[in-house]
Amino acid sequence: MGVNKSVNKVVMGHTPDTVTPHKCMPKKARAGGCDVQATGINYRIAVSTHPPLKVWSRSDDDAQEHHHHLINGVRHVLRNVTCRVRPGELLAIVGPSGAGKSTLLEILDGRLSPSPPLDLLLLDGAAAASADLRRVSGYVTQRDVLFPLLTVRETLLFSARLRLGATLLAKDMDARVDALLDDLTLRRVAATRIKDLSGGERRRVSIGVEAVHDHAVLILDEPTSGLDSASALQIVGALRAMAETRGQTVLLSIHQPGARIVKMFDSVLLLAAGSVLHHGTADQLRSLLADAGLRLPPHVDAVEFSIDSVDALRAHRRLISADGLQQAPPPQPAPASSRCTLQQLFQLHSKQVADEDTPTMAVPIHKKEGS
Ligand SMILES: Nc1ncnc2c1ncn2[C@@H]1O[C@H](COP(=O)(O)OP(=O)(O)OP(=O)(O)O)[C@@H](O)[C@H]1O
Repeated sequence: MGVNKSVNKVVMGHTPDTVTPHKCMPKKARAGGCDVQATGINYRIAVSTHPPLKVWSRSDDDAQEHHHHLINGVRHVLRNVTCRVRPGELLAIVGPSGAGKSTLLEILDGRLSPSPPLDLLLLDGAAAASADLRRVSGYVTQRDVLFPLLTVRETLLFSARLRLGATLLAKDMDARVDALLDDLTLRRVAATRIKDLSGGERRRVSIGVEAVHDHAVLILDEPTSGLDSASALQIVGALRAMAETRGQTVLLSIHQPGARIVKMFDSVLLLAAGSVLHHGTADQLRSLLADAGLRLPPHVDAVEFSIDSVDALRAHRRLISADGLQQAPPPQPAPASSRCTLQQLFQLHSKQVADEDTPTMAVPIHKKEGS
């Protein structure tokens, strides 16, 4: 088995006519966010079409059906995905389970090394390496990996010291942690140990662990999963505030966001079976539903309804494609990556949780060094 993941082009900033080499800026020197634009992101997995053991094999009918979803034993997890998010904006990646949301975020963060190597990367309008994108982004995984006996403030200070210790004065570090405690509404529990926090508070600390580094881009894989709607609202509200006050670019994946949460998104990317069905505002999504002849039931949010209606939207898109409106560029190579996130460092030290990023298939997916 093997994996073939390719990103045709990742653009941060406007796309210039001529591509100039990007002078990689250190993360700490960056202010605000990045205009992130990625086009032609593909992710393919080579899979065995023959189950290894007869006892677990499908019936003949099932096996035939299975073959129809594979082209020459290759599974397309992402197909020519294009997305864009500007500084100070919050982009929500939504879609049914298995649509490819986490895979897309991992590719954007460089946690999964594209193979063949990256063809073109632009950062703020200039050509950049994949590492440049990773250098300006922070990634918050679905699982909280924190030291249970540290307090909230100690956790944020530890995270700040670990990466910024040599470059930031102690009082500046304190000020940064204080600001973050306010942004994430954690001031009340600043002296509470991690083990005594609620699930929502723990999630916000996990976000703080990455956010304390003032990344230009913050990528979060389902930051609200497993939380009640009030906690989910509080988390997206905190991210919204951070995007507005700090100008950071925020990308997150989310399951069934409620109407109040959807209002905080600047744009929504609807994925289904690895393809983009919509990329724009929630209002534009409403128009798309209407164009597809889908009537939004009263009191149902357009995003939630569209996630449940992906089959109808796909059929609608096929009709449009048949009119020759879409022609995606061919996939291009991408380079190997090497970086370990702070959360992974926590993971190594605390030995609490198994590495959730381990591929589920016996395939040679290249990860950041140390992941
Ligand atoms: N290494 C891999 N080996 C086999 N299948 C994979 C691998 N990585 C991803 N997939 C498959 O690709 C599809 C997309 O996975 P992904 O985790 O990105 O979906 P998702 O939209 O985030 O799902 P969920 O909402 O359930 O978390 C899934 O069907 C998954 O099983």
